[in-house]
Amino acid sequence: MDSQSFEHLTLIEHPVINRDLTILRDVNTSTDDFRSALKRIAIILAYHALKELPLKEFEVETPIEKTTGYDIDQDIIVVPILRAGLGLSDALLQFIPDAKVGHLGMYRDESTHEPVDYYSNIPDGVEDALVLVVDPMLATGGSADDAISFLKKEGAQHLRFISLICAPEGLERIGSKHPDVHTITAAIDEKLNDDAFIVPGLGDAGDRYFGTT
Ligand SMILES: O=P(O)(O)OC[C@H]1O[C@H](OP(=O)(O)OP(=O)(O)O)[C@H](O)[C@@H]1O
Ligand SMILES: O=c1cc[nH]c(=O)[nH]1
Ligand SMILES: [Mg+2]
Repeated sequence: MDSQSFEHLTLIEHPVINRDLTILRDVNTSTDDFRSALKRIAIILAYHALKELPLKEFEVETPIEKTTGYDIDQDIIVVPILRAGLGLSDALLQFIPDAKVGHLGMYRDESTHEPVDYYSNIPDGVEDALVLVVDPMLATGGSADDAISFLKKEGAQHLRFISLICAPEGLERIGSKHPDVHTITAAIDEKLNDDAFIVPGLGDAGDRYFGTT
């Protein structure tokens, strides 16, 4: 198992993902186990999201001789959509410790299901950086669409969206409104229910990650 690539989408497949998604979906999983499982999947998603980064060469001296060394030749800005996005962003920072981090705070209105923005703090340099927008849940796609549109208005030109579970409705929305933004995900679920929750999904990712209700 590895991954399947479609036009705007990469679906990552890995036995650890299957096992950990089951832990995340299980309504009886504790907050502690939920966090651990999400962190493990986040590492696999981060590995794939960073696979094609450009490198620059330089000379490095080992204790034996000079040889060619490499550094990542791309500024990176990680943008978690608060709150649940914070469950994915640390994994990216473990691989790219010098990445800048922007924050976008938004919650879905319970009756309209539309995102409500409450915070934004985006670092300088968004125009040239690879901007990795992270949020575990893509349901209607309203939050991701808002976040991506906002970042484009700020000047972002190279964006990727990293998610844990996507609904077909959200993928359709992001694929048609932002065809330049590639999505990396661990699961494509069946549909949305009448409350715009992903089915089968895992419930409210933010609440389960932070132990709120
Ligand atoms: O695709 P959408 O229909 O917009 O739904 C997805 C959004 O809903 C969740 O956030 P939520 O509003 O629950 O906020 P939280 O992370 O603070 O719990 C999730 O983390 C996404 O941001
Ligand atoms: O299923 C869903 C939909 C939106 N937000 C979540 O956290 N879960
Ligand atoms: Mg939530």
